[in-house]
Amino acid sequence: MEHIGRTSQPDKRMLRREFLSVRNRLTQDDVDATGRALAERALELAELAHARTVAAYVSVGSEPGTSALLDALRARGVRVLLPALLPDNDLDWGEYAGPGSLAQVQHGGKMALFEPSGTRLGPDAVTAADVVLLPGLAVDARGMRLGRGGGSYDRALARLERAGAHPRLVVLLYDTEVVAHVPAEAHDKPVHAVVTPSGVRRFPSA
Ligand SMILES: Nc1nc2c(c(=O)[nH]1)N(C=O)[C@@H](CNc1ccc(C(=O)N[C@@H](CCC(=O)O)C(=O)O)cc1)CN2
Ligand SMILES: Nc1ncnc2c1ncn2[C@@H]1O[C@H](COP(=O)(O)OP(=O)(O)OP(=O)(O)O)[C@@H](O)[C@H]1O
Repeated sequence: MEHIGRTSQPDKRMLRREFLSVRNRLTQDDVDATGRALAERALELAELAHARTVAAYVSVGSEPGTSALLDALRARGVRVLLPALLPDNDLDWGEYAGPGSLAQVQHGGKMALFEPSGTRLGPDAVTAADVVLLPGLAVDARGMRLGRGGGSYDRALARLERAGAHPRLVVLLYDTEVVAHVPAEAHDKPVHAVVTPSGVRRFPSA
């Protein structure tokens, strides 16, 4: 398995670089406008309308903005869980209690993240989520997601499966990041839907 993972890694790495270079050309205005449109579209999702607990994340840099969405969910009374990166790239979780409850954390050479500063609930807390909103760099027609390369969400998704939890999996992207095909490995799991500024697209697994 390790061997299979290694051989397809160069494809993924090159693709990640390409998608990131497109994102890096966006202005702060682009990112903010995307975030507002994304929040509007996501809030139309039936899955989110019924969710009591949503696992999300705080966007950084040129990622499509999530702060409008986080605040709208919280205003609806949804319990929003946010990830905190552990040293082995696994994810711990904490509750979102508003913009003031976030702490900026620099994890070594990785990107700086905003993480919940309150009580840590443990990696299994994600199994309580009705919907998981995932970051990514691209998604294909099967719903296979190209992630950041840390394997953090691969681990969280494996944990959900082990627990017999079946939340809806929704990736948040720019329109240009919905593509025909991304390379997938045995451990990759398809998502049910993608939300972009122009709308929601559902995948065969949905
Ligand atoms: N805003 C946000 N929060 C998030 C993620 C994310 O993608 N975006 N994560 C998503 O999993 C988790 C954190 N996991 C991370 C894993 C790796 C790197 C990172 O910096 N990776 C290197 C490249 C690694 C490689 O290619 O080997 C990099 O991006 O430069 C950052 C976060 C949870 N929180
Ligand atoms: N369930 C798992 N447990 C431990 N390691 C895993 C698991 N799934 C994947 N990995 C490892 O994580 C690394 C990154 O995998 P991959 O390139 O698919 O990341 P990604 O899907 O882009 O990232 P992310 O899941 O953070 O969005 C690989 O080395 C892979 O072997």
